[in-house]
Amino acid sequence: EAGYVMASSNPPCTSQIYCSGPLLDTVQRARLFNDSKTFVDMPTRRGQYEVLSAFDQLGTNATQEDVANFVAENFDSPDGELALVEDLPEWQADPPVLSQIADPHLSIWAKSLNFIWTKLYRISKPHQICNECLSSSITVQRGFIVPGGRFREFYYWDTYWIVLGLLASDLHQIAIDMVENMLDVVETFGFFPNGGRIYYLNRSQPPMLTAMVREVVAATDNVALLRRALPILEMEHDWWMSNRIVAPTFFPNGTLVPTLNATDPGSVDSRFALNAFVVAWEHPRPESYMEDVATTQVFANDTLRRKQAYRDIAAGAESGWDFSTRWLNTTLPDGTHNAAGAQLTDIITSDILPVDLNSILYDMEMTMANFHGRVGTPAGQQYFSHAASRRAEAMDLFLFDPATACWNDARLSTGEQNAEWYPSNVHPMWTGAHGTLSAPFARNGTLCPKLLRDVETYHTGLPSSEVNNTAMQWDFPNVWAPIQHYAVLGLLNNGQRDAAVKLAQQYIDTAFCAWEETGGSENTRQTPLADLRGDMFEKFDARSLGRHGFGGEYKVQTGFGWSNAVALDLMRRFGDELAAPQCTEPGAQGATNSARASTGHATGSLAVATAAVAAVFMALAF
Ligand SMILES: OC[C@H]1O[C@H](O[C@H]2O[C@H](CO)[C@@H](O)[C@H](O)[C@H]2O)[C@H](O)[C@@H](O)[C@@H]1O
Repeated sequence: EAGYVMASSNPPCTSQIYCSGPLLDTVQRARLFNDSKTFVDMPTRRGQYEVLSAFDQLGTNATQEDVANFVAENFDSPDGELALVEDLPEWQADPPVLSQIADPHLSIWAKSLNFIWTKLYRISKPHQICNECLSSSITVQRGFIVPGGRFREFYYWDTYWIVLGLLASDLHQIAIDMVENMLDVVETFGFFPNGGRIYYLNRSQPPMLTAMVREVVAATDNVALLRRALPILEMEHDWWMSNRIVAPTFFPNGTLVPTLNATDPGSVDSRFALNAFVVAWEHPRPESYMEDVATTQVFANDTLRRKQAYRDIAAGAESGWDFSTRWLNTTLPDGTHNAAGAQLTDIITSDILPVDLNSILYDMEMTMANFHGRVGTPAGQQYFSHAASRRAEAMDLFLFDPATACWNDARLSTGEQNAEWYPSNVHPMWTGAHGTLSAPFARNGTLCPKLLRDVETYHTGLPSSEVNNTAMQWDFPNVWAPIQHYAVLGLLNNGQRDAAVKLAQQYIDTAFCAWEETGGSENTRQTPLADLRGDMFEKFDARSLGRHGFGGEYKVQTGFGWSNAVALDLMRRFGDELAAPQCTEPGAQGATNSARASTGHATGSLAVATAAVAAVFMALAF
């Protein structure tokens, strides 16, 4: 890829080391590290121009060993600029939430999850080796929680769930600090990037900052924070409305969407405008450089297609669902669909109108209307409340399917809705984004029945899709904590409390058993905190109790910010109803709500669990 000539791309940053250019290209192509992200997280050991001059001296025929020596001489290990600080403000070994958890085994587990915050807390620190040294880290003034493992920096949408987890642990100050940091970042850049690295500065992630402010203000009554936040949140809203706004060409029935001016196909009627993940970047992602080079190899002789693939890959990363068949063109030449047969080279993210993004923006608009009401600015209140209603109507027009009583992503260019089922479709049940078409279903509690079906089918949490064997981490069988959480809240909002608690229990079952199987069971109330063991995974497997997920561009990570947070928040909400599962006795696999005191669990081995899931799945297929 002689692709470091920028042309129409919007580079994440101007760094010739971390964002684009021959140095990055040469080092990443030398494949010195298993994970492309390692190099771009390494601070320099010298000033920028010394590093660039040393690189120039390598010449054009440098061997892999030459490049390795260059990196060793000029770069420090990743993490060099982030300090791990174990004495967190307000942290207590036994936060009040523990006493809200009826089951003693769950309570010990919650104590151990609360301890994990001390391992994930970071502060930015000045360069250690020289004043002119550089790093890709975005510096913030206050402490923050990272997801863990290779994710050494803060992440945008992860932080929403992390904030809920911190509030569950009574770590109010860190939750406030993280929100204040994020407001600073939006003030500086005009939007919030994917994560805390300069190489993420040309894309965002699902915009949850307004919801974070709402949760933190509700828990702390910090009205000053709300007042500070409001104009900054408006800045972020403007960014989404000017940089990520799209207008579908067709309605789902194939009729043309009218434009404002019939003779100008580009004149968008704002009634039909919605948002999509779209990134102007026609080069490999710096942190997944060789993965992207490999993906686009098939387009070696098709520059336009290759550039579009890079854009759609970056847009897929912006969605937070990187990657999934949600973002692929699954249409076969004969017009039929085959999601399982599609590959990452079929990526078309910018042609997809996503349910979750629009539902989150609806929530942002409703929340900002509410904030304006609180601070006494009725014009703002009216503006955002109108924006939210308009969006809900447009979502109904393009994304709601009365036949299945649920929303689906749709293709912008054809209007066609995605026939595959993804739990992201239930997002409006959580945020309440109903227009006139969907409202009757909401009133009679029959929205998105496939969600209930999945709660009955899978016993260890909802998988991200039904599409198997894609090796993409946001497809079957991976179970992600944020999906479980918003589905639980969506069920609650839709009057389905029993199913909500059941799903919460399923997530607790699998996360608890994973922890127990990785040494957590040895923890007791007497275990010194520093000796606590047991892992929390980034994702799980819908086919097997306590098994971690897999696939994607990197090894499964532990830590893990949002997984801890969702467990803690669910225990806070349903602490007297949840029970610790039986993980090790035969019969525990796949069992739902398999409390230790109870007997007669449903299934045994992984094979049995998998077969059972597959059978129910076939029987219930809509
Ligand atoms: O390096 C590959 C990708 O890694 C991140 O995505 C995944 O981890 C994030 C942190 O937990 C999470 O927010 C995201 O949903 C995951 O898919 C990163 O966000 C991507 O931009 C990056 O390309």
